[in-house]
Amino acid sequence: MKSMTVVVVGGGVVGFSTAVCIAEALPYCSVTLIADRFTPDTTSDVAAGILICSPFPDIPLEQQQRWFKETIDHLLPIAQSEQASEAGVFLSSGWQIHKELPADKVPFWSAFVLGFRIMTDRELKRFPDHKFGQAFTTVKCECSNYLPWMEKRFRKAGGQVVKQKVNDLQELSSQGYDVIVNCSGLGAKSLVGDSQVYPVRGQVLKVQAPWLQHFIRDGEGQSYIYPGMHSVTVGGTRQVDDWRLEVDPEDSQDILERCSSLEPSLSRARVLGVSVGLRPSRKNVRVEREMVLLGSRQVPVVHNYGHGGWGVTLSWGTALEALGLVRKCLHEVRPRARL
Ligand SMILES: Cc1cc2nc3c(=O)[nH]c(=O)nc-3n(C[C@H](O)[C@H](O)[C@H](O)COP(=O)(O)OP(=O)(O)OC[C@H]3O[C@@H](n4cnc5c(N)ncnc54)[C@H](O)[C@@H]3O)c2cc1C
Ligand SMILES: O=C([O-])CC(=O)C(=O)O
Repeated sequence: MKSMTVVVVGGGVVGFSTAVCIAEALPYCSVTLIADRFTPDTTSDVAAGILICSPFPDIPLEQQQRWFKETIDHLLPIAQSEQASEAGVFLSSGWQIHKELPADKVPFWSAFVLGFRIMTDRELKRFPDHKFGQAFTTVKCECSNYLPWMEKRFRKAGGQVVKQKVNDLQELSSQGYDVIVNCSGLGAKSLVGDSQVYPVRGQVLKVQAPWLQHFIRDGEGQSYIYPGMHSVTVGGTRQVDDWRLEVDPEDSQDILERCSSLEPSLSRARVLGVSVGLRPSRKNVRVEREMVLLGSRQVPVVHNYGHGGWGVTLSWGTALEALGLVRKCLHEVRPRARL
């Protein structure tokens, strides 16, 4: 008998990771995931899905290191298992190159990727405009495969999935859920009235270039080339407060020029498609709980949104953090429950 009920709003990589974490760890809970968009129509589907990130300014670095480590430690065994291709998770090796010496020659996540090292002068020769580089192997998690795989895993753990827009948290409170978990990404702007969330538009192309085996990421990710399972993702753009979801042909042209200057053979690659996503950006990702008065009830709400360009990278780590907060809420709602 499931004695408690949790609802997770959000069908992207953050929502499914959080829902799976809760459903698998708390078998006494009935977990429902509600979203108005699912794969292939989420921002997560547009992500290249490479595990790399920059730090949020006001969150302790140790906590961000833990989120990165927990995510890569969760994905590495999947990448090395027979489930890898169904889940869309695999290892990816390559280079992050810089025209100027970066502030952090060794990024905060360097110990968690595999084989991190500074590039040699010999390796840098093929990038004559760049004077410094880092070589490593990380994980690439392609959400168009990963999300359906996670949904299966969620249903196997007893989870239920509902396609519906939530206009107000009050709607969920009146359905009697014990805890509400908000993984609505950019949707949090209207769902919980968070004016700190804003879009950072990203456009990427998928091209056919099976000869490319290594990723190349320029500087802080202005331009990148990520070989994937079926195609190579080339990008990108970072247009702040730009809500346009339609493809901009000038952006495509600019991306192809920038990426071809890093890898000249790309000018011969066939373009298979172009997509646009709006990163759910926020100065600091929000992973916290609060009590919200909904009608006559004080309802515990756990927030997990605002991952910007790093939602895949931090997905499992922040989901585990949210799980810890859900546990605390449930203890307060039903102190004697076996959790
Ligand atoms: C071009 C591009 C490249 C990227 N590359 C990478 C990368 O290589 N690595 C990386 O880590 N990240 C990358 N990102 C960032 C990544 O895509 C995001 O951080 C991540 O997808 C955020 O996941 P999410 O689940 O929070 O949001 P989303 O995927 O946007 O999901 C939000 C969900 O909430 C639902 N929702 C919202 N409001 C409501 C509501 N009111 N009612 C019901 N449902 C609601 C939506 O329907 C959706 O299901 C990239 C992004 C872009 C645009
Ligand atoms: O920066 C990258 O390499 C890819 C990414 O996360 C993004 O475009 O948001």
